[in-house]
Amino acid sequence: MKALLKDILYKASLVSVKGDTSTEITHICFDSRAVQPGSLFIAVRGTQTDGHTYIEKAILSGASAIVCEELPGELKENVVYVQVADSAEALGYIASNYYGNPSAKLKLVGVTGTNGKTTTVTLLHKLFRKLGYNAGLLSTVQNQINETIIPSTHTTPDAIQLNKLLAQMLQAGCTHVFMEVSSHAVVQHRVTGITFAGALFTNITHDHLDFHKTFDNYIKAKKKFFDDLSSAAFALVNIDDKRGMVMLQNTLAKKQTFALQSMSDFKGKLIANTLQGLQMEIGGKEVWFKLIGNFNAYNLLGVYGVAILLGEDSEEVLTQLSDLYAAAGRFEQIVAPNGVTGIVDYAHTPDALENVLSTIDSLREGNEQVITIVGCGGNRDATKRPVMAEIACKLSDKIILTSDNPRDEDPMAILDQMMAGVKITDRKKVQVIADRKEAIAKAVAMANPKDIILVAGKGHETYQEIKGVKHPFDDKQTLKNIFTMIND
Ligand SMILES: CC(=O)N[C@H]1[C@@H](OP(=O)(O)OP(=O)(O)OC[C@H]2O[C@@H](n3ccc(=O)[nH]c3=O)[C@H](O)[C@@H]2O)O[C@H](CO)[C@@H](O)[C@@H]1O[C@H](C)C(=O)N[C@@H](C)C(=O)N[C@H](CCC(=O)O)C(=O)O
Ligand SMILES: Nc1ncnc2c1ncn2[C@@H]1O[C@H](COP(=O)(O)OP(=O)(O)OP(=O)(O)O)[C@@H](O)[C@H]1O
Ligand SMILES: N[C@H](CCC[C@H](N)C(=O)O)C(=O)O
Ligand SMILES: [Mg+2]
Repeated sequence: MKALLKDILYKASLVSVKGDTSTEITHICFDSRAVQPGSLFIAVRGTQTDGHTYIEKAILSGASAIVCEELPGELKENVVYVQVADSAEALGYIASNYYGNPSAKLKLVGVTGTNGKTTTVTLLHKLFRKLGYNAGLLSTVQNQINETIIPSTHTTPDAIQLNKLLAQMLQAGCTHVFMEVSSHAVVQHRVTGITFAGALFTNITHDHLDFHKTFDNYIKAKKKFFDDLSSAAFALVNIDDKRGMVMLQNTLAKKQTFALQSMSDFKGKLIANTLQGLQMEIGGKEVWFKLIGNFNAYNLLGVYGVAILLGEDSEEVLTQLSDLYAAAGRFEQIVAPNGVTGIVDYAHTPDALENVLSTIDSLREGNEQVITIVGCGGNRDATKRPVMAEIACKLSDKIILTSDNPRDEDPMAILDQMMAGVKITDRKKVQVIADRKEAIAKAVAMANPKDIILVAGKGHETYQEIKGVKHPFDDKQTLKNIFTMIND
């Protein structure tokens, strides 16, 4: 793709320019290792290193223009240098401009919040496909252009990937796109320059304090997403979460609310919650849905609100929505030949774990035991480790603490930090088995017919990341394999 440098700089806040911005650009990137002859290289300061240190390498690889916050000491001839106030922000605008601002030509809805983003966007995508639209999806589990699956590496892609995917969606005739907007994405300007038709806030609870440092910063990151919306957009928030109204404080967008417990524009009322699904009063009707757990009543209500705000017919929406299943790895149930139920769920935050375990507890029929297998990811928020172990103990009869994705950390050190949250009186019901497969096998061996085993934290993931290597690992498959070895 070709573009003139001056055209793609639109909206970036320029400090100085050295060279001719009529230069033609044939490629844009922010990783020096991806530079090609004719590239524009944007030098971004990261968490591990600083893109500015790779400017010379980018030029050696053929970059014809550089966007940076600080000009190098020595400037090369035939290279155009554009100094900007914030490279990551400039990258957002440049990426949008380079791909022809696809977001402005789509009905793009962004979903943010600690939990429920994947569930919400996946339901929205399935719903709009059923309503007959060409639609795109950008999620933690996968990206999709109609039914074509494109693997995803992040919850929210970087600005270049994001605009490239949106442009492909537009080309494929998509009219609607549903995407997750992570707090990292907001802070790192991955969505700067993107035009949203609407935004939805699910909730905010403890997570990612490694990155944001304080809960207040984490709230501010989510709020910025709403502050940046235009007056043509809608902002739909869950006001049963006390931060819901905070999101609306400074937005220009049309303010809309949903809730199960408070007065709101979209009000739902949970009537029944079973292992087969939930019943809710919604849009003036009593409807059964196939999703399980109180928290999914919020997700369904949010989806319903978005669909109505996008102009869809209430009855048609509820009919189609009642037929949909959850996203992969979210409360997926597998029953063993001896009647033990296994549940695989992506709960990797204290709030999610508490919600899932409370749901399981409320669905218990007799004195079945709940056996929880849980770990915490390495290179991620360490403060949630003892809290998650404490919650697992509070709401389970037996607990096996194991590894999630240890990444670069020592699995035993993570487990020690989790153990710090286990009360002395709970110690006897906790075992530590670092090997996840062994942990699952042990839980199955301990379970009696009708007991429930929750395997939490990795949901849809098909790998276990250990020291930079992703080893194949699938909780659901592992559980199934072990179940088939049981004689009933
Ligand atoms: C903490 C974080 O968000 N990191 C993301 C960030 O990387 P970074 O800031 O560490 O980058 P860096 O390695 O310091 O490099 C700085 C710059 O130098 C450049 N560079 C580097 C080396 C080189 O040889 N040449 C070169 O040009 C890099 O391309 C980069 O532009 O920017 C990278 C490019 O976009 C991302 O891939 C990377 O995601 C990492 C892999 C990651 O794990 N991110 C997670 C935490 C994340 O983003 N998660 C959220 C979801 C969270 C949730 O809600 O659950 C997500 O949206 O996925
Ligand atoms: N609305 C909700 N409120 C609280 N917990 C929820 C909600 N929806 C889902 N959960 C729990 O959180 C887990 C993750 O759900 P989901 O994948 O939809 O969230 P997410 O926001 O996309 O997460 P991530 O930030 O990792 O992308 C689920 O497996 C479930 O345990
Ligand atoms: N989007 C989240 C996913 C966490 C999933 C969990 N299995 C882990 O690896 O910690 C993150 O990157 O923090
Ligand atoms: Mg997600």
